[in-house]
Parts: sequence; C-alpha cells; structure tokens
Amino acid sequence: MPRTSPAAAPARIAVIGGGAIGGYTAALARWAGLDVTLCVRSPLAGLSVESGGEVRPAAVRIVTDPAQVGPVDWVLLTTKAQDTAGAEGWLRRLCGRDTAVAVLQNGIGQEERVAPLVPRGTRILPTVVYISAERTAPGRILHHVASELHVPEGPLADRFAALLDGSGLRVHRVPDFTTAAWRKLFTNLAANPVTALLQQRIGIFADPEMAALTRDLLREAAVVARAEGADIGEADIARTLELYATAPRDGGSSMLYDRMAGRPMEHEFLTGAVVRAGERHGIATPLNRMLLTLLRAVDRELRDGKA
Ligand SMILES: NC(=O)C1=CN([C@@H]2O[C@H](COP(=O)(O)OP(=O)(O)OC[C@H]3O[C@@H](n4cnc5c(N)ncnc54)[C@H](OP(=O)(O)O)[C@@H]3O)[C@@H](O)[C@H]2O)C=CC1
Ligand SMILES: CC(C)(CO)C(=O)C(=O)O
Repeated sequence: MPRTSPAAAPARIAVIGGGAIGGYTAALARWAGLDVTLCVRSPLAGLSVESGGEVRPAAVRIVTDPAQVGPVDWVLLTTKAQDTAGAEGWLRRLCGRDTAVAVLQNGIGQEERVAPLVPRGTRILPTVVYISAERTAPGRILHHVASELHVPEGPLADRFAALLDGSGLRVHRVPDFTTAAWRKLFTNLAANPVTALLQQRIGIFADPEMAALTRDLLREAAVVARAEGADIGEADIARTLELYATAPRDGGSSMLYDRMAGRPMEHEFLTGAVVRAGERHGIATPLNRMLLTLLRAVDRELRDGKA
C-alpha cells in the first residue's frame, strides 16, 4: 500500500501590532492557511477586514501577553516606528534559532531599530509597505488600496515571498533597498504631514498649489536622499505626484489616523529622518524642517491629550 506522508504543518507567523497594517497582513496570511498569532497591546475581541465593500472575519489567535507565546517561523513587526522598543518583550519570546523578523514600517533604518531588540544572529528583513489601510475601530480594518511589500533581494526575501505566496500580499525583491526605502519615504513626506496637520484626506493633493508644494518639499529631500546613497531624482518626484493624484480621494495617511485618534505620531521617523540626515550632510531642509516643527507642536498636544 502506498504510504501517504502527513501534510506539512503550516508556517507559524506572529504579527506584532493589531492596527491597520498588522490587522490587514494577519488576515491575509490567515486566509492563505498560515498559523497566525496576533500580538496586541490593547485587547481585541476579534479581527475583520473590509475591502472592496466586503467585510470578512479572520480567525487569528489574539494574545496580549508575551508569556502566551513562544518561538515562531516568522515575526511581522507592524508597530509604529516610535513603538519599536516597546515590542522587545514580544520579540524576545517569539525569536528562536530559526526565526526571521520582517519589519513592516515606514521610514528608513528598520533593521538598525530592531537589531538591538532580538537575539544576536536573528535574521531581519526590512520591509517597505505599499498598502493603504485604516483602523476604523479596534480589530476593524478598512483596506483602501494596494497590497505590496518590497524587500532586499536574497535568500531571506525568497523565503518571505514563498511564505506569502497566494496570500494576495505581493512580495517584490529589489536589488537596491536603500533606494526602495527612500522612494517609499517620498510618498510619505507630503501625504502624512499635510493630511495630519490639515486633518484632511488625500483628495487635498488635487489642488495645484498643494502639488507645487509637494514638488518643492520632495526636491529638497531628494538632495538628502542622494547624499544617503539613494538613486532618487525627478522621476521619483513625478511618480509620487501621480500616486497622490490617482489615490482614492477619501484615503488618508497613517499619521492622519493617529491625529484623529489622539495617538502620538510617527513624524520623527519620516520628516525627522530627512531633517536629521540633512544635518549630517550639511544640507539645508527648510520646508521639511518647518513641517517637523509644526508636527512636533501638534504631537506635544496629542501627548497631553489636547489636540
Ligand atoms: N496605515 C497605512 O496605510 C500604512 C502604514 N504604514 C506603516 O506601517 C506601520 C504600522 O502602521 P499602522 O498599522 O498604520 O499603525 P497602527 O497605529 O494602525 O497600528 C500599530 C499597532 O501597533 C500596536 N502596538 C504598539 N506597541 C505595541 C506593543 N508593544 N505590542 C503590541 N502592539 C503594539 C498598536 O497598539 P494600540 O492599538 O494599543 O495602539 C497598534 O495597534 C507604520 O510604520 C506606518 O507608517 C505603511 C504604509 C501604509
Ligand atoms: C500614505 C501612505 C498610504 C502611502 O502613500 C502611507 O504609507 C501611510 O499612510 O503611512
């Protein structure tokens, strides 16, 4: 009689953070048949995702205490950058000898932020996120558009792509990750500060004056990006303007959602990263610096519970 081998156990994934990106990626991974644990800070009764007008629940395991978890195959870290260190308790429990950690955060320096928080030798995959999603209530995610992740090419990227194959999350392996990370940062440098400061949605970029301001902001940042080794030029600026012009008008930005919910914002890791890199290279960034000053003022109020 032929012997049938038992089906391989699904890969074990832990997603840290049950917000927009964590909730969306956890749901897609679960629907693709992976064993998903969602590690959250604030308790959640469940997880569901609305996309294209359809709401679908995702049966993930939800845990609130690092003591409830052990080593997994993959960790997807999806906290805001300013909350990275706060996730150390989870990372220490979830990382075993063979665990890899994908850091799904905007900005640059994802790997450097996480390296001190995981056991020495843990493989870290910095991940650029092209997804627009919004947490509309605890455990309720509204997917606006796009489902792409960009990672530096290599064996770890191959494993990540194989893990998510068939999930609907498309993994692009890129040869020049520095450029990929700055290219994504460019999409955030106007959208996130402007929507958060004005408390308006992406449709605001249809205004030609707003498009002109975006161009000036990005030209300033492009000088810094090139000094940092990124291959960024006018084509990237045009691409960003095109992205804003074609994005769903009622979409927002992760920084707008934080402001609306009274949460601390991620400005130091986006606009702040450009201003600080500019300082290191002796490059003036007056427009980005002005936005940073305004964002810091709003963030102070948010932290005091007033904005
Ligand atoms: N939303 C978007 O469209 C996009 C976001 N990004 C980037 O992705 C990253 C995640 O953003 P987003 O999902 O929007 O952010 P959210 O604020 O929606 O989600 C972040 C989640 O992390 C949780 N968290 C924070 N600290 C911990 C901790 N110690 N343990 C467990 N959970 C924790 C928060 O918990 P709590 O519920 O308690 O606040 C929150 O649920 C950011 O870097 C963002 O810039 C990139 C592309 C698009
Ligand atoms: C604005 C967006 C969706 C990319 O343009 C983003 O990355 C964010 O919301 O932080």
